[in-house]
Amino acid sequence: MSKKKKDWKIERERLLRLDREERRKEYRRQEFVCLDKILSWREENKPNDQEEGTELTGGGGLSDKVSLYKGDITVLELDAIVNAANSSLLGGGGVDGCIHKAAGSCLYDECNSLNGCETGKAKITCGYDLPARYVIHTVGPVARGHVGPTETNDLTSCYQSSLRLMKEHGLSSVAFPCISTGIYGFPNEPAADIALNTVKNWIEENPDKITRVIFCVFLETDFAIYKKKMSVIFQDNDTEGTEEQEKGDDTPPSTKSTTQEESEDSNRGKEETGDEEEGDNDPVENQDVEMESQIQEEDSGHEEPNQEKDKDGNENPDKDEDVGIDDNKDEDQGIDKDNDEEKAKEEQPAAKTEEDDTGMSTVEMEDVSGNNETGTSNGEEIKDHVEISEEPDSVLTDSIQSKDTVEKKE
Ligand SMILES: NC(=O)c1ccc[n+]([C@H]2O[C@H](COP(=O)([O-])OP(=O)(O)OC[C@H]3O[C@@H](n4cnc5c(N)ncnc54)[C@H](O)[C@@H]3O)[C@@H](O)[C@H]2O)c1
Repeated sequence: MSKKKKDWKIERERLLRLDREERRKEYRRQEFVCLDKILSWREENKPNDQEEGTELTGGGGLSDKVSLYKGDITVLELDAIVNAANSSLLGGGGVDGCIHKAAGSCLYDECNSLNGCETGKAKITCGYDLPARYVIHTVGPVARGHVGPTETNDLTSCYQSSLRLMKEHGLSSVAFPCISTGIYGFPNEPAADIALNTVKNWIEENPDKITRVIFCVFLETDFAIYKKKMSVIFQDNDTEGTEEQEKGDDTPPSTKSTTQEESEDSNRGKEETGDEEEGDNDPVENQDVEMESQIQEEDSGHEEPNQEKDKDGNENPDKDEDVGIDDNKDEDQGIDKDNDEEKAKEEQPAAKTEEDDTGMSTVEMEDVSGNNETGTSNGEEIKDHVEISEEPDSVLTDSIQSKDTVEKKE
């Protein structure tokens, strides 16, 4: 029997009033990763001889305020996660599809009330069934392998607009996916340079406004790129990157959990949404780079994220059936979602969308570092050492940090 569809306004107001423990009962998926389980960059790179478990008195420097996390952004329990959306804001594939799928149908309904979003700008909504309290939707440039001043400015603006919304809403922990590097075809390296330098500049100007910015990569290629660049850009004097890191050593860092205090949720009860940020387009640097953009497999056609599946036992059975995102609804929105994607698809075979065993559709991007036989989109076996209940587990995460960072609600 179908359950009554919830009114997003009422649901948003209710959810944003809950404290963390109460919210945890509402997460659609049973697994989540809380902030204190995600090591800061400094913690990842502290000298090996430092004793295990010693209190890490992070100097409050840059490298205490950023993290590199490899896995599914929808499991991160943060103040906000950023969605690489399209201008309709009505969902689609890739990380956008995953976020809408995990958040539930109220996210679509609230997005539908926002009248789209321009490239380089950002809008904020409630996170609904996600562990993240909010979702910041930003629209990256459709680069199609070419990076000129416009693409650079627009991508820079995505990060700036998102961070400005964080500040305006008093949020202090956020995760960014690799915006525009999937179907929109922004080359991975220049995109990483823009992401890292824009975030660094912003933290330097707003040191007391942020606890953690997490770069959430999904592909092996991006993990290697970010790790190499972060060891240079976020190098603290007292924790010089080791030689291997400078050479781009890709062995995952230690898996110690942090002793960092879990970030206080300073936003209880806040409920503004729908703010649109003006990008202030001061580019990190204008590059005119023609680079091989990320290789993408033939698009098997955009598939709507699938309905929640009770059988996998992985979803909260009390949650409403997810009303799949109906692309047709966009037509009467008259918003150029299709144009965005058409443009992107003309030049770049869009990613193949595959459904994994959670029924979540993840965008399968050709990972240049090797074939992906495992069905996970980052090409690695799911090695889940998490203590979990007897339900079938389908954790998608493959953190570069501890495998046991994924918690399971009892
Ligand atoms: N790929 C498709 O088939 C498809 C189709 C329609 C729309 N879209 C989406 O793509 C457009 C935006 O392009 P884009 O390149 O900015 O985004 P994208 O195509 O989602 O790729 C951005 C990055 O996110 C990564 N990613 C994918 N899933 C996750 C996840 N669960 N957690 C963390 N990272 C993840 C992905 O590997 C890539 O590095 C939007 O229209 C959006 O709706 C994708």
